Amino acid sequence: MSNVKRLAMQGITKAYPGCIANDQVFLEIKHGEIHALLGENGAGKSTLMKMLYGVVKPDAGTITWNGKQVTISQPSVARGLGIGMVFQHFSLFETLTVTENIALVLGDQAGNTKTLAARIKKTSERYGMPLDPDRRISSLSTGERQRVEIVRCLLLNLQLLILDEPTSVLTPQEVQNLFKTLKQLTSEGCSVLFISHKLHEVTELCDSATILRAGKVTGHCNPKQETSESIARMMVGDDIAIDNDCQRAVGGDVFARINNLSTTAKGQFDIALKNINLEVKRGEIVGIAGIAGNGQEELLKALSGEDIHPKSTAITFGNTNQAVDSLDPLQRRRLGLSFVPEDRLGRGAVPDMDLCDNALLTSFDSGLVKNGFLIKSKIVELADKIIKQYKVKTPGNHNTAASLSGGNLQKFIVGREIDQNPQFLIMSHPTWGVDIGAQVAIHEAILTLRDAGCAILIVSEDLDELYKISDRLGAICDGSISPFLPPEDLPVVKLGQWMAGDFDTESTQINSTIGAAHND
Ligand SMILES: Nc1ncnc2c1ncn2[C@@H]1O[C@H](COP(=O)(O)OP(=O)(O)OP(=O)(O)O)[C@@H](O)[C@H]1O
Repeated sequence: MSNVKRLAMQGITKAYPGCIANDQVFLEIKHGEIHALLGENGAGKSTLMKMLYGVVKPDAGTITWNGKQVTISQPSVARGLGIGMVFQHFSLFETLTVTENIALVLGDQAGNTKTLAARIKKTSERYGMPLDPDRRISSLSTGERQRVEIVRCLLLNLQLLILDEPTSVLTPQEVQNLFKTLKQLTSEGCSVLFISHKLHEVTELCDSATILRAGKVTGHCNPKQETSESIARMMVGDDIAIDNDCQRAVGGDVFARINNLSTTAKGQFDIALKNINLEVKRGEIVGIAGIAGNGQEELLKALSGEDIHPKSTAITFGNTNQAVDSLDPLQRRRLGLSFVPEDRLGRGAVPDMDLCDNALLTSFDSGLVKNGFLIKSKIVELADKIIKQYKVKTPGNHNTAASLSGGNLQKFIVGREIDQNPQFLIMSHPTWGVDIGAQVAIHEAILTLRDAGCAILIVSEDLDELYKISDRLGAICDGSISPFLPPEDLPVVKLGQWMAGDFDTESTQINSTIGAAHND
């Protein structure tokens, strides 16, 4: 690996009202290295990347690219320099093909469609990420969609690839494929900037790391000479717990029952649920694994009341087995339901509303309204309580949801829902984008709620998390649901088969030691 600097960011500063997101940041990346950018939620990682990619303008500081000072005023300038970025949320048009999507971003550089399709095919195969240029995005898995984003960057004479939390949407197999591609890229001289909260991936993959804390660089390290724990300590300091002891529970009475729930797909991209049977007991956590787009959204909508099925009695809550299919979300909340959706900006929170109003959104039944009037002091008290308890980094409760970093908003939404002391808590990706310290705090809160008798259903693509906190674990694939087993009795290979739709009936005879080994 060459020692010549590809990128040097020096004295980079960016302030927002009430906070300095980046304070005199220094970041240096060499040719052909995989460099990790690490830090707690709100440390300033995304802000720094947005400045490098020309989305946000720095207040001060310089960027030197291959030895020359540059001004990156917009993403097209970054792309012109050979800088590509894959965001956490893909920006692809579902109804267009792979080629059409890539052509839209490349603009004049795309050439004619036939030549571009041939380039896509050749490049994707060369980097072990085969893509059919004529496939519509709607028919691709999440992993394949990520390939489209990466291949789009590769077509640009790429010199630096920025990946923001790239593995949170991938299966274990896809993660390994991605790592192979990244190693191939760096062996050819391309540099990679890797943002992740999954520290075992950082120690496996990255050659160097820069650690940010509260907008400032607090250290550098060689992750291969560190452990996940030592890096976590550099990120969060000594005072915060970075692991919890998750005891399994067996649960008591059933709170939520789903009996033979089947639905029809409403739109071209929806999945029909097929004969789903599932029970969630009070005092247990049921985990559902699955690759995005396999019916998770439809199942959660059917349970939360976003989709109402007036004629059905497939879903019941509580001791009296009250059918809830025809009830709206508020009526279901009044029966004890709390819900953390996957989409935090939009469905979990209203971006332009402040944190007080966002706290009120789902909690107004908990004594915050009297005779039709809002009790402002109680709303402020609730918002401040959530901010304090879940260590949400924000200048104050008057700040909008949109101004919070991704992980901090997630903490706020999770805190708001747990605070309602629900009888049935449904969470989609509870710790998505959340740093290690906050993950532990959220898991602790979930376990406390479970031990107090709450029935909890978690849908996630993060297998580590599901193995850690579920009492029973299964998978969803193409609208059908697998059997459920305690994580210790479910080898990860078997769960992977279930995620691919290969359910069997002998699941209870699986050698439990393999499942336990996964957790070691
Ligand atoms: N547009 C904005 N307006 C106001 N404040 C902002 C804005 N964008 C970011 N911030 C603030 O800047 C700080 C850094 O945010 P940033 O998104 O860079 O953090 P991060 O390290 O990427 O966090 P995460 O791991 O949660 O994604 C946070 O305190 C955030 O609230």
